[in-house]
Amino acid sequence: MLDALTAGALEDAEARRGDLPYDELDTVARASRTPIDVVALLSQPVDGVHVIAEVKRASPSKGRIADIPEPAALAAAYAEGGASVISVLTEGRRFLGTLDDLRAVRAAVDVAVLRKDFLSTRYQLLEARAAGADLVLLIVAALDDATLADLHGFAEELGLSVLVEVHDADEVARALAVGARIVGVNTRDLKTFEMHPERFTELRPLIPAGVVAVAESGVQSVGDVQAYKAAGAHAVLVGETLVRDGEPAARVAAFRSAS
Ligand SMILES: O=P(O)(O)OC[C@@H](O)[C@@H](O)c1c[nH]c2ccccc12
Repeated sequence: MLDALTAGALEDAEARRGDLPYDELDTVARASRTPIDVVALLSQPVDGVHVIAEVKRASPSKGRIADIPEPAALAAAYAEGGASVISVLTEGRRFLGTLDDLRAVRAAVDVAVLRKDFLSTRYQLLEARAAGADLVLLIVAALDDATLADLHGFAEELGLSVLVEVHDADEVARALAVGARIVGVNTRDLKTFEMHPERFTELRPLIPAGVVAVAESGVQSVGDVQAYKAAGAHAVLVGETLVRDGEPAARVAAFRSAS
């Protein structure tokens, strides 16, 4: 499934490339607004924990979760609740997101924005910067070491921060080997969709001081956030719980102040 998602995202980007060639996009991207330094942002101490709040309509494991006709309105609610970063899923086939969602969110809020997608080329990183992202996702399990190193370096050259996603100890080592400064432990295995809530606590000791640690997926309650904070998370990434049940601003605020 991970390979299929990555291949699909690449195919869609190749289609867009027909309209906007690499060199033109490169010029547009580098001339667009300077991204926020998300490493510095998430390194700042807070009373509770930094919240990365996700705009998520659907997923391969759950199908459709929420309609979200106006991502900008949801993003504004997340910002009002105190989210440090807004994650926007731009994958179209299974998550039903678009780059236009990211552009709309960027225009609506001043907080940092993450392009959440299955990225595997420099072109897609340029798209992220041009659309107004500050942070991009690179999934270690989806990339070979050479590609991971190339994309990580290129993103940083563009001024983008990088959330490097891992799910086991070997992937933590691969992330650190390319100089990852933000490591996200996805407690959902993207190959099987099984949840492993204990995975963050197990892997946290492998993430050195000075590197930002993010706990991703499956967060449902303030208690879950407190547990991740106690285990050493600088930030938690929350999707479904925020989009499904209404009151997104209040929920973000409650998670944000969990301690
Ligand atoms: O909806 P949840 O269980 O709160 O999960 C959010 C986020 O962690 C999840 O959407 C995610 C984590 N890593 C990803 C990689 C690609 C797509 C999606 C994801």
